Amino acid sequence: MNSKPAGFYDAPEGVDVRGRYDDEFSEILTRDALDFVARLQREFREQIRHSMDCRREAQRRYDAGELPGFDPATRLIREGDWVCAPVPPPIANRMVEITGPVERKMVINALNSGAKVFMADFEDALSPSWENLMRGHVNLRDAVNGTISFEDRERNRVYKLNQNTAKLFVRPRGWHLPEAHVLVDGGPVTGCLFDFGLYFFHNYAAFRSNQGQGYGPFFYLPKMEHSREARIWNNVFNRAEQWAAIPSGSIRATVLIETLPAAFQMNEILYELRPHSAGLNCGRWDYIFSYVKTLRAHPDRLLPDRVSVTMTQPFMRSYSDLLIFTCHRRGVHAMGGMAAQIPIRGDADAHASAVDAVRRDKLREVQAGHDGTWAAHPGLIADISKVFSAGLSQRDNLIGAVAREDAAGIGEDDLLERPRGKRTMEGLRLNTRVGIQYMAAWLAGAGSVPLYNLMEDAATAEISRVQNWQWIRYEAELDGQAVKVTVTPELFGRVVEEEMGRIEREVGGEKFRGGMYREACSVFVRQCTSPELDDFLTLDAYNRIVVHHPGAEARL
Ligand SMILES: CC(=O)SCCNC(=O)CCNC(=O)[C@H](O)C(C)(C)COP(=O)(O)OP(=O)(O)OC[C@H]1O[C@@H](n2cnc3c(N)ncnc32)[C@H](O)[C@@H]1OP(=O)(O)O
Ligand SMILES: O=CC(=O)O
Ligand SMILES: [Mg+2]
Repeated sequence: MNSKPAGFYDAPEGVDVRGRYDDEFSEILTRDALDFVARLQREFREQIRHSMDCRREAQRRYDAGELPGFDPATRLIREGDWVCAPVPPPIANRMVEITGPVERKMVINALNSGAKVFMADFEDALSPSWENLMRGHVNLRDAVNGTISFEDRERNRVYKLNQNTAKLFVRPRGWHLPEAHVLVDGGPVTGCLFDFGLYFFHNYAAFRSNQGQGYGPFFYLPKMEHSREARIWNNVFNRAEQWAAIPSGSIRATVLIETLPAAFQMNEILYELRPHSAGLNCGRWDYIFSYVKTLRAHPDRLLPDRVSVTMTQPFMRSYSDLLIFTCHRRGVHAMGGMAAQIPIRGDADAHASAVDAVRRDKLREVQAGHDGTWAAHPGLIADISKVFSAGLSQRDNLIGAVAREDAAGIGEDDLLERPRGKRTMEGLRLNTRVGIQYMAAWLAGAGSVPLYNLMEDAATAEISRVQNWQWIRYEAELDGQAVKVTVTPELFGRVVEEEMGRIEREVGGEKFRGGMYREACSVFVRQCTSPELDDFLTLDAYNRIVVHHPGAEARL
């Protein structure tokens, strides 16, 4: 019997839902689903807390001058001959994967895009407001059930799923992000356990029969720094499989190697997840961010302009080559990353050169031995598929075909090699312009946006933020100036003022005044100039999008 009063969620003992009530959301936030999430939270919260403490401890060592490296204690894992569980047939071919936020129309477009996989994102591409998260869960449930549709009244267009759709992977948030709208025993539930738990609870059965051919569901796991974090995920998966009474190893997950410490832990991460692994992915944008963050106390490691930190920088190439070698040795996919270019309307030449840049990036990836790659936009799928299917030449993947033994010797120095390039005033300006506009979009509810013809999301914006912080902190000298110019708080202050003026001119006065630009500017400037580098742009900003109902104190 349901005894909940109208307009309130039916929460089990110890669970307090503070997000806005909505009848549709209550189909997701059922008592049983909340109970499942709460069980995960209670079982794993201490391990998560310990892992976050270990991250801070490792960072203290890097701040004291140490560099990340391979762990001598796990040498036997790196040298051993083990492999991961065999690749499930439905995801043998992952040549092109589209990614995007869990927004209704985009979910349909992504599933219909012709990509092999759609990674539905609760992380970099989503601003995790209550509304976005809960609508995202409704959308994914309808997508897995095959009933999702969307009506665009203005354009008189109805969106429905095609006969053949991409396989769905879901990326929950990173371990560091809390979900402040749901408390378990008085504390916020861990964001990723909330995302994973609700999605798994509602979709595992339908997914396995509609999409997974008896396997699944499938996940992407972001922003890990150590194999102990992968071990927690493996245990979460075991627990979920036991609860659902599905075979062990049903759930599969691809881990993004997108932090500098994790690059030294690829084997260990795969080892921990070996019954559940679906390989690794080069999360290049967060990786660049993490390079700066991890080495924030090392003034000899200043990044050049963001635009010149590409995959052809030796440290980035080494990381991708080592990932391919490691994955193929362990029998799993080595996925490539995201080129930031997107189709450009109204300028044929610029469009052609953007598509060409994507093609070159993908050609480099498949020639290096990546089994598949990411696309940011449906308009790029055909071009990317062409490059990858030529590179795979009739095979589903390159796992057994390309060993990359030549990468076996990639060492600590290779992974840490200093990026080369110029630091310019335009780099500082662009970081500032992009960082503020991205933050304004995020605060207003959009986690991925086109800016200056590139895709921007939380990971790319992080680079802008930490690079500014690093240049200010160490008074970086700018190249190409007639007189010596160093980046000081005063110079940055002037740049912010001028770039805010430019943003206002570019977006127009009305949009500027109606938008979140000033608030975004204050968040961004504080973070770029604070004496201690904030761990994540989105952690502090999250407090600004938490809305408790009815009327409770919103800050964490
Ligand atoms: C660093 C990382 O983590 S990368 C992974 C996380 N980041 C992402 O996933 C970003 C994914 N990409 C996007 O969000 C979008 O492509 C953006 C925001 C960059 C650009 O989006 P838009 O401005 O809407 O592009 P545009 O106007 O060209 O879109 C044309 C159509 O394609 C759709 N579309 C664009 N990108 C996507 C996508 N990734 N998935 C599904 N549909 C998409 C639009 O919804 C639109 O559909 P419609 O014609 O039916 O209305
Ligand atoms: O998540 C992907 C990245 O590049 O960051
Ligand atoms: Mg990322």
